[in-house]
Amino acid sequence: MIIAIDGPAASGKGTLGKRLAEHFGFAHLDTGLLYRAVARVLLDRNVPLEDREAAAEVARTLDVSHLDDSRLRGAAMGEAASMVSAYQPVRDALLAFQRQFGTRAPGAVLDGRDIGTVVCPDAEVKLFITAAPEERARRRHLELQSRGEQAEYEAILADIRRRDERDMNRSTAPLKPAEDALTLDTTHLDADAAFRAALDLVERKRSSTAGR
Ligand SMILES: Nc1ncnc2c1ncn2[C@@H]1O[C@H](COP(=O)(O)OP(=O)(O)OP(=O)(O)O)[C@@H](O)[C@H]1O
Ligand SMILES: Nc1ccn([C@@H]2O[C@H](COP(=O)(O)O)[C@@H](O)[C@H]2O)c(=O)n1
Repeated sequence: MIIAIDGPAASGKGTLGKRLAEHFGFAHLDTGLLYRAVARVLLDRNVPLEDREAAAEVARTLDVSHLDDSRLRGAAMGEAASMVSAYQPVRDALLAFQRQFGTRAPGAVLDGRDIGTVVCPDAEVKLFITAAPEERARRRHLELQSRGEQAEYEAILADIRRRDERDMNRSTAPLKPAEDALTLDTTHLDADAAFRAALDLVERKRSSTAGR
């Protein structure tokens, strides 16, 4: 059983993915971390993010055992990840790992931008999580403040808009809901309410397809 979660930056995909995975006892993969890790290696080696060949080689040889590295967090790495994720060979190189993850028993939750459309097109449940950019920026601002990081609301909002724009308009695996995705707008839902709404969608979808 696979639950695919897609949506724009800071929409709450990861939070929901983690909670749904805990609820069902499934494995969870935040696939954005893979692209962040590729960007991190390039920056560590002082290789320009525009170097597509180098990015692809890093993706092909990526060590996925350090995705919990706190240096992968933050707006700058999100922006860098968004740049390298637009390269088709980078995406190709990361595909097998994600698909393999999706075979984990008893199930897996993957969140990202192209899970329902490209990585796991046959996922039993596909959610597309959205929220207004201003609300997403507000949440991210709070998150950064709680971690004691300097952050300007307007800069965060601009980053979110820029990243959404790039992710939605790239030629390879653009961010968009799969045709059979269930969309959940969490603009006016707190984290608990969003979880209950998402769980309800998952349960309904599972019962409507049970026995097929
Ligand atoms: N419904 C909600 N109401 C309020 N805050 C929320 C809600 N959902 C998530 N958050 C908070 O918003 C921030 C962004 O959430 P999260 O990291 O889950 O988003 P994301 O879509 O996975 O982000 P990214 O695209 O950067 O990976 C976090 O601080 C999280 O705790
Ligand atoms: N399946 C995915 C996941 C992520 N990306 C790109 O990585 C950037 C960072 O992702 P976060 O979820 O950690 O914010 C994101 O802006 C995308 O460009 C992707 O392309 N596909």
